[in-house]
Amino acid sequence: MDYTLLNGINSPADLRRLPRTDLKKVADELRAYVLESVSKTGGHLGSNLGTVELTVALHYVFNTPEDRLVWDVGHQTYPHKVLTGRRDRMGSLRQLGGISGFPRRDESEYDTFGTGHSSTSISAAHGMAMAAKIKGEDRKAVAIIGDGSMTAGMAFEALNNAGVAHGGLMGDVLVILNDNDMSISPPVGALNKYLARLMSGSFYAAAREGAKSVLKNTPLYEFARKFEEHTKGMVVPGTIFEEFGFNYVGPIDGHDLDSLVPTLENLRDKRGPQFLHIVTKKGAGYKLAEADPVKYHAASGKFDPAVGFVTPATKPKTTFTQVFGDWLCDMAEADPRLVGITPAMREGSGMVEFHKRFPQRYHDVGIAEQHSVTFAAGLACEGLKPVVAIYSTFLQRAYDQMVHDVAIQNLPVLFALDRAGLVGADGATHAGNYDIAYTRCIPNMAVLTPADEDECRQALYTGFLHNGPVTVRYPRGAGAGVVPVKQMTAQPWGKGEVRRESQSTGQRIAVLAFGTLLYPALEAAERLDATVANMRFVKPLDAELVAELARTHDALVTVEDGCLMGGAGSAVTEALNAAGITIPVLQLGLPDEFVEHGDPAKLMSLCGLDAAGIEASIVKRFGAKPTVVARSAAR
Ligand SMILES: Cc1ncc(C[n+]2csc(CCOP(=O)(O)OP(=O)(O)O)c2C)c(N)n1
Ligand SMILES: CC(=O)[C@@H](O)[C@H](O)COP(=O)(O)O
Ligand SMILES: [Mg+2]
Repeated sequence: MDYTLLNGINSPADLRRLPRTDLKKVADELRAYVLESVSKTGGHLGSNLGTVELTVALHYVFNTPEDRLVWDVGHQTYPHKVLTGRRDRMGSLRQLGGISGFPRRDESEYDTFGTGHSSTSISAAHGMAMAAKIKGEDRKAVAIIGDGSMTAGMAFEALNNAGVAHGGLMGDVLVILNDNDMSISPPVGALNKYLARLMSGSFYAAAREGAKSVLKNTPLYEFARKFEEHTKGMVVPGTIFEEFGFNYVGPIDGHDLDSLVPTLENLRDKRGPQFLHIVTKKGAGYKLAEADPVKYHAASGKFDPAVGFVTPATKPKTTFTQVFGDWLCDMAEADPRLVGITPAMREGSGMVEFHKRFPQRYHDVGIAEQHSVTFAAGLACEGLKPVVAIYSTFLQRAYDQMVHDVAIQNLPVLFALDRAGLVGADGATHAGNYDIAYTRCIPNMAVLTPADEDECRQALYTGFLHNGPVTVRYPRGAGAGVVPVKQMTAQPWGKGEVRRESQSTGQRIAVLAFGTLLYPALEAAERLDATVANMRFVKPLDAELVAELARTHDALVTVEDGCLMGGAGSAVTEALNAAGITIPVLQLGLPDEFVEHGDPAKLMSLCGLDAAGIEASIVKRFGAKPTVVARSAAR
């Protein structure tokens, strides 16, 4: 594919200088470029291919960046990034120092709002629209939100607010619903059925057919007028969006520039809240992705577009996600009370098999994390045992529900937190850095940090047996490769274990490891001849073990793949203080800053949380051969 037109577009202004009749070729080149680029770097695919025409039309019609575009989730913004001066940087996508996979205000003025978590775009765009009104600036704010992202309550909170005037001021916000009838998994919920009815109605079919007949070969100057007449004549079904105060237009074909451009031009010039419903195909233009939009939601790495995603020749290591999925099925087999819940992350959370085998106990509630937690609380009130499978970062959205609906009532809800710690390519918006700190401070909540795949299985079982709220956290990807034992055994509640005893006759250091950092800690300890404890629980913490280690060592070190502030290390120092024990404690964990996207191992090394980093920190704090420190009388 030649990129003749694309290579001449270094900003939307360049695009807007092209004749309207060139836009189709721009879109074709853009689609080919995005596919070629993602095939080299990996990253999100289906959503990007599905928004090529929309992106071209938006930057052609609106005066970006003065007119604001807010992309919901932002995983569909690679075409936007190519058209806004980052074409030649796409090779660095999601790599350390490279461009982000999501819009970032600090990356480009065209990225008007940082996204990554879904369903925030309407709120942000409404804010921008109202700001323009308050400041007397004439600009549009456009939110582009997918049908999956529309299932989150926050989207409707925003519609409810944006659809009415405030102090006589009405924001000029345009919401574009990009309806491809897909989330990551097939879509769920009543809204999806409602949108399907809108699309199946006679209006959309007639609009599509009519547009082709009325508008083909229409001279440009008559174009918009005829299209307006054509669609105005249609009986558009009353929609929920109009009930929220929006002028609803659509559904229209989101791949047809002959529909998109004049419609956007019309809507650009209208005042007040506007709502455009477009219909697209996830993966459009790439047959393999069109045929399997779930599989082609994202590419984990390089692939040959001619062949598509292939199963690697060597069997990849078992991931924590797979360990969870296997455990969930085994536990469901053993206990009919188990109900599995996911907020729209069936594949990512490893629940495909569970869905197949236990369809009546499987609930994908859509992108509705808050609802997923309180739904689980309701189930637990009735004696069932809900397991909420959720990414650490996405659980942040349901914090009040964890406290108010689950913990205060001390309900037996098990939170299986995947993607705990740094996640790598998705960067700061998706990092699960805070869950130890934000869960351990909740009364009644237990927090388990398994060190490897077998411990993960056993910790899930241990947590499931507990009659109260429990969080079990584990990282993205594979661990130390400890094959899970089929037999499920309850771990001693609140107890850790010593994995390595220092033989040093001089300075004795004890490293208290939480989670998968046990293994780099063991590696560092070999070189330092330090003791290593696998703590297993942040809460209840094994305070006896902490005190014993303090009594028999001269310094303690805590390591965790979570934020330092309020993390497991803080729990250890709190326990020492409570016991009146004074001993030097070095706490190692994630820093008080957002860690950018990149290779996870590299990022952990940069944070000093690989074996070399742990060793270096210990040597730096306590010396090469640490000298004996003053022992406190209280031991
Ligand atoms: C709060 C939150 N929950 C879950 C996700 C994970 N996620 C990313 S994209 C996506 C599906 C979005 O569907 P849709 O908005 O229709 O966009 P499409 O992928 O179809 O283009 C989900 C669930 C997220 N980014 N944010
Ligand atoms: C855009 C989004 O939020 C999801 O697609 C997310 O990127 C999935 O993350 P994993 O690749 O870790 O499942
Ligand atoms: Mg969708």
